[in-house]
Amino acid sequence: MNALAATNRNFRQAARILGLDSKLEKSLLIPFREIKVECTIPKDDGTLVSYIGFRVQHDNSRGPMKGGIRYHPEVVDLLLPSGFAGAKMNTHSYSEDVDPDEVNALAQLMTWKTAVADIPYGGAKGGIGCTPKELSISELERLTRVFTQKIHDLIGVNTDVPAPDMGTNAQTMAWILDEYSKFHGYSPAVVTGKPTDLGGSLGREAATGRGVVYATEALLAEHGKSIKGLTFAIQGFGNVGSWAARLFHEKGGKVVAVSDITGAVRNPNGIDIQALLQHKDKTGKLADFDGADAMDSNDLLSHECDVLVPCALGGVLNRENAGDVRAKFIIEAANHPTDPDADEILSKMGVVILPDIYANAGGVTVSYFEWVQNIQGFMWDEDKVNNELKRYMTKAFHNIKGMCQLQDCNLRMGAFTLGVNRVARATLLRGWEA
Ligand SMILES: NC(=O)C1=CN([C@@H]2O[C@H](COP(=O)(O)OP(=O)(O)OC[C@H]3O[C@@H](n4cnc5c(N)ncnc54)[C@H](O)[C@@H]3O)[C@@H](O)[C@H]2O)C=CC1
Ligand SMILES: O=C(O)CCC(=O)C(=O)O
Repeated sequence: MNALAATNRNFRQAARILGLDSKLEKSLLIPFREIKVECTIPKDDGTLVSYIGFRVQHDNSRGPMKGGIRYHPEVVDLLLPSGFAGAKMNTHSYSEDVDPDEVNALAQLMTWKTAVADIPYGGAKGGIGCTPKELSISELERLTRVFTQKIHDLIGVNTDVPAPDMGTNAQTMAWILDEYSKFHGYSPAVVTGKPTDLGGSLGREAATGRGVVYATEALLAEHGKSIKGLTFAIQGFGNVGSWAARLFHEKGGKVVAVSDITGAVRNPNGIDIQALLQHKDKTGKLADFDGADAMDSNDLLSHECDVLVPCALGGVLNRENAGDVRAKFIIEAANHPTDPDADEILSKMGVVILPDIYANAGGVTVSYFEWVQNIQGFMWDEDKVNNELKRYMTKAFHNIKGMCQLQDCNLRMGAFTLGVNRVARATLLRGWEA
């Protein structure tokens, strides 16, 4: 099932549980605005190449829209609005084999996520269909600047505030900040996840992974367990996966398997994550690491472990492979890693799933702290950021559990009903229901 069908299904189930009026349900589902822009840049060899960029702004009833910018070849499949599938520009633009229904899923998830975290934002997501590893730094900079020129009048401190996601980082945010500021004056709060030298928050880089760990602690405590001594398998070793792995390891968890796009490694006695990070920094890959054996990355999701943590792409757990999962807990650090068919299979197997709109909300929560610091012109120290993050994650977990008890539902529906209810209330209070 594609990302949007899956997200809509979860939303509709939540709307049914909450008894939402059908007009309100429809209005909450339809995105506020979809932006598609063409970005043409000269490559380093002088040839011109065009890319397609998107920003989908889903909802702003609770505050400025918020969400990451993803640079990935499949971003187009995820964000392409219907009607654009026929217009193919060149090999770097998008595939014609696109399901228009994919549009908006990631932006919609941001709306429910910011509401679950109870931060005063709506939801948005964007990206460019490109393969960042195939571009030089100067090509990436040109591409980011052209993208910003095309969308600068539709984003803003109180309108829509981008942040990093797959394939982008603090440097990408610095370029957006600089380009946006040429049009609007110096505006550090227009993006979050930027370098600390430009007003980025201490702790933002680690925040999604750290939030994943706080969320896992809250869940395990409910089951009378703790991270220490449990085994973890982690898919993806980028920003989120590597920070989650590092912090699980620091707290006494045994990370027994890790994969990324380059391959996978395993060690039943636990991988030394600091050593693996150094190896990856030096060689650019996980393979040939002395402290672990190579394994087939296709086996990562079915690896023997207590806790499975998908930290890469969406839709990785589906009806074909869900039955092979051996973990007791799944922590959705990636966005929409589990499709509804897999959800059903896993729940029958007794696997407990901590849903993405809560589990990975640590990133956007610290983005909110960064935005607040920029607006106040006052920097917090890292302990304050991490303590506040823990407070927000723990409170959100208890709010979700409250909904689960009230509605007699699982954690995913607990999170969806919590988020959708908050957005619906704000929408009605603002008088937008008609
Ligand atoms: N960066 C952030 O603050 C947040 C990210 N997320 C989500 O977390 C996930 C990961 O994001 P980041 O870590 O920021 O991206 P990243 O670009 O830093 O890392 C992505 C990782 O996934 C790996 N990967 C890609 N394809 C793979 C495959 N087929 N099998 C195994 N590994 C594969 C890459 O090699 C890389 O290690 C995404 O779903 C993103 O939307 C969610 C909330 C916030
Ligand atoms: O930090 C942010 O604003 C957005 C993070 C994001 O894209 C996500 O939570 O999926």
